[in-house]
Amino acid sequence: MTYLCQRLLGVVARTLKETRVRRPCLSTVTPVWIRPICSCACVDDLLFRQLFDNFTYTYTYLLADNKSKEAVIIDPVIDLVQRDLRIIRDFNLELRYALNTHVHADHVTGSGVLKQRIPTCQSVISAASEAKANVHVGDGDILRFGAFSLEVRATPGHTTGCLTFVLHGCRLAFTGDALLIRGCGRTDFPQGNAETLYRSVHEKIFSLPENFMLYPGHDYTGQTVTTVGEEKAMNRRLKEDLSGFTEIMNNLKLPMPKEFAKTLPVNMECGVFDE
Ligand SMILES: N[C@@H](CCC(=O)N[C@@H](CSS)C(=O)NCC(=O)O)C(=O)O
Ligand SMILES: [Fe+2]
Repeated sequence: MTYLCQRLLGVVARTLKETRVRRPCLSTVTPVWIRPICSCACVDDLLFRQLFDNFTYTYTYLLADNKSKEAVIIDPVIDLVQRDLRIIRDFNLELRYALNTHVHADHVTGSGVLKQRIPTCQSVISAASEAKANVHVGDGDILRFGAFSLEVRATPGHTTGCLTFVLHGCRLAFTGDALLIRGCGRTDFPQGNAETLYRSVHEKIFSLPENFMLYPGHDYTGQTVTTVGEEKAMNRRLKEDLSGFTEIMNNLKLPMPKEFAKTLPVNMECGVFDE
């Protein structure tokens, strides 16, 4: 009898233990890969700077190959070109491309002025945007700087020509306004489309491995970076199904960017009217 009781207690204890282990903890979220950017050789050679515009909450990214000194800049802001030029000069970089994730509606791109100031620099935007630039790219294209390659992914929905740039070896992606941290670009501009954006994010960004670091075009809440896993688990808009997402996006009721009417036409001309 004692033996049977002990066996029974053992089974109950084991079951409780297993239940405790298996039961999901409410405060647990999908684990975030916190090791620094990458374990491949390239990380030592990558110079990476995240720069911020306090006025429009825009992130600009400078990426360079430390060995060859070739560099690209993503989403430069015209008012901060002097800052960017100083950093480029300080590191003795050769700027190859000034990339635009899209035709911005809230600030003027610095890519037109940068290419005027730096002869090696070519401005880049998507062909789908129909905006002026030296180089027009589309889904699947590759942009090289030194030993590094950025894959171009078309992620329309916020605008028709929105792009995401992926630096595979270093597990980084630059999402522009397609995906913001715990949010996404608005879809109420003339070229916006909630369904298109939903498919873009799920097919072109959430299809990356969960440990990819995602760097957005803006942040209005003081956050700097996220991951694919984090956004899949915690992005309240994009965790919804398509109809839930569309419902949210159609009811954001955001005020139009202050400079909307002025910025769009000049950004269609690469940020400078007198090219
Ligand atoms: N209040 C700002 C404009 C904020 C805004 O509309 N941001 C855009 C990205 S810049 S085109 C956006 O898509 N926001 C989405 C969101 O959920 O915030 C201003 O006055 O400039
Ligand atoms: Fe935008």
